[in-house]
Amino acid sequence: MSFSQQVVQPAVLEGRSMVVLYGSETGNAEDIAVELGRAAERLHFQTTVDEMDSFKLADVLRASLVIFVTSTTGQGDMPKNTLKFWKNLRREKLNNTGCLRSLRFAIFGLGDSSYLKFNWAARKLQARLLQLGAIEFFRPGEGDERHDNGIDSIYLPWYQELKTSLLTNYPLPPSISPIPDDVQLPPKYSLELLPTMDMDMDMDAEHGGHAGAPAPAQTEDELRFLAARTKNAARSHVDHPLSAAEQTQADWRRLNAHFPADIARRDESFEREHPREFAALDKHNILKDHPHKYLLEPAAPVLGSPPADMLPIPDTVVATLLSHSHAAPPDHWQDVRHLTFDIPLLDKAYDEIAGFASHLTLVIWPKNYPEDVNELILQMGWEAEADTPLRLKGVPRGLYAHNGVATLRHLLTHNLDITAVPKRNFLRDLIHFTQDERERERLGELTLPGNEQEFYDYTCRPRRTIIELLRDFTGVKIPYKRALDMFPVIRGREFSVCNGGLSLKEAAKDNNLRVQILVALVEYKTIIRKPRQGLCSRYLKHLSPGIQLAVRLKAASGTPLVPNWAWARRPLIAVATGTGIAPIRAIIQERDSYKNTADTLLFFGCRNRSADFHFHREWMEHPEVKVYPAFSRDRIEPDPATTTSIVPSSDPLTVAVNTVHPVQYDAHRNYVQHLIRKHADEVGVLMRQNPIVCICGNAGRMPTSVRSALLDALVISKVVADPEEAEKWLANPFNVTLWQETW
Ligand SMILES: Cc1cc2nc3c(=O)[nH]c(=O)nc-3n(C[C@H](O)[C@H](O)[C@H](O)COP(=O)(O)O)c2cc1C
Repeated sequence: MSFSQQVVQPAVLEGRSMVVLYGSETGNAEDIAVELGRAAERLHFQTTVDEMDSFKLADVLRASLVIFVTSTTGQGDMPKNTLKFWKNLRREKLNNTGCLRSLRFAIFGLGDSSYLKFNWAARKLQARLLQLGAIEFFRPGEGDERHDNGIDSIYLPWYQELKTSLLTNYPLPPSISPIPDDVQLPPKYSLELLPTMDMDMDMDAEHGGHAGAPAPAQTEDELRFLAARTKNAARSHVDHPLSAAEQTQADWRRLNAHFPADIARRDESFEREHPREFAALDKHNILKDHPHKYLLEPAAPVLGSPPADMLPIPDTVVATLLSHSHAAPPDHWQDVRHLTFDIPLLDKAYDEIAGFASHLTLVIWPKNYPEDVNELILQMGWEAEADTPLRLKGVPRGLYAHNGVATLRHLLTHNLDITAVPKRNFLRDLIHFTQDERERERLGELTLPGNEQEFYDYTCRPRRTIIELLRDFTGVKIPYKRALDMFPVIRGREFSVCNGGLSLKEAAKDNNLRVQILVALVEYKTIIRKPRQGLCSRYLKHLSPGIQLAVRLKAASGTPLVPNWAWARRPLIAVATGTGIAPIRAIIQERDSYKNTADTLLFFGCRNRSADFHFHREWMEHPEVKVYPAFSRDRIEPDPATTTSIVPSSDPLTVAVNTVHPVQYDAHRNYVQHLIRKHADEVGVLMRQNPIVCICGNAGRMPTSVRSALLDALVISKVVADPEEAEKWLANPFNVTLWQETW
């Protein structure tokens, strides 16, 4: 066994335990928590990594050290999977008790400095822990998505320093040293091949597939019983044992269905030269008895679209895709799709959801394409195990399988994100699975502290996927049993619902919601010649009307803009770019269902009037909505002269509407921030009426530019005297409700 294949268990040392608790909406904080957990294990801490809500306060106190990792969501809000824990922590009766005196903690926050409440979740959590007597054993860190290398710019130095500090302040006994990075830790999850087994039972669940709570895992006894029963059942079903020739034919047929690319290579001469290779494909004897009986997905084509069967994901409902259309012309730089679903809801859920109608989120779980899955199976040499049922013993959070049984192919298709951009940990772990010295060296270089730039240039910048990376490192053979440890889980992708009000209730059946989403497919070119495509984009792109998906419909995270008549009577200043118009359209439609709705000023930024001015025809149906579109790639119309002094009206709104201010365009491009300044007086009129201000769309520089334009507008329109006052004015929730959703 070579050095790198060694597996070393962390030592069990009295009083040396670490809990890493995360709060995460889309998985960034979770990834960091997992990395911190591994680092702690290498320092021989008994380590647990989990989401905050799965821990009780009392349990947290049992650990010697606790690290909190949390992102901020909504408008300075805690992520959903921390709310229970946070509520407990904020109980009034804990005040002045010093109940967390024994807690030693560190905290790392993930945020985006373009939001007004940067890293507020981590700051609030830290403040409360300190207030209750907890002691920080290491300085807090605040990652910022806006930095050049994103969160890593702050996180990586923090992580290195933390490890040094842990070793210094919590030294190991002299006989024990940290587990080096080039030695493997034991796997967290295990996959066990099941003996020949009657998969009919599981297939029923698989294909009848309807969403709901996952079935409880079976006990060892149940498993043994199941294995014995199915073995007998399997024998009894073979009415006519096949001859050797027939058997070979049957094997070929099955293999052809599952490994067409492989079969093409394995011609007769190959078989003659490598007789054992072929047998190895069936080494678990699954095919012998009754081949088709044991296929988990007998009807699923290996090439083509991902199979339609659904995972048992909690809190999902079965949505039917009603329509799928293009929302931009074919020659536009971006492929934008408009999808409409019919979603049945139970009475209670319908009422709850309808109450959040203006900012709902639809969560969709994408799947991998069979051809990619097949490529990976062949590359890793998993042909023998790929279609054999496996018992999953312990699974990563967010992985759903029927009855805790699945084949490797099924996991790779439905659960494991093999086209994700690989994380540093993935590359680091690969070192253990290649015997090629040059590959080991290269992987080592890419993951060396200080070589971050090289790592980004190889992975993030070109958006290289895991599969592509493995094509570069052909010597890598990951043992199939490590699949759950190695590959990230496919997470549900969230989309802002783009309709609201009556339009949600257009479905033919009672208690069905008609939900629409507007999706810009993530497709771009990088230095890798093949155009890049996000997993979900690729999945959604080929969905045809009629298909059913397990989806979750939920209120967008964070402080909601609770729709009611009072909300509808406050003016709305909405600023959206691209598909950021989705939640704004939902809000406008929702407001329309109230009487005497106040005015809306919509600043919408896109490239061309003729290509991506989404929903422009609809705005005419809303007389209270005034739209100022900014087309960044169309010719800028000459500005009329500044007219303030010659408007013959004393009505402030009329004066404001007729007043335009000269604009300094950047590089002759017209953006929303220019229009806000140009129409500053109109903005000012609404600003004086306690408006709701929504900023939605691309993260990048847009939110900061828009905010600074709003500050200018406050000064230009004389709502405040100077920029400093404007800052304070805009941050005061009594003046304005600020709501941002940028990504
Ligand atoms: C809808 C939304 C709202 C956000 N609100 C804030 C915020 O108020 N303050 C902040 O600092 N960051 C905010 N962020 C940035 C996230 O904290 C950041 O992207 C983080 O990396 C997400 O980590 P997660 O995947 O673990 O949730 C927001 C991001 C999104 C998508």
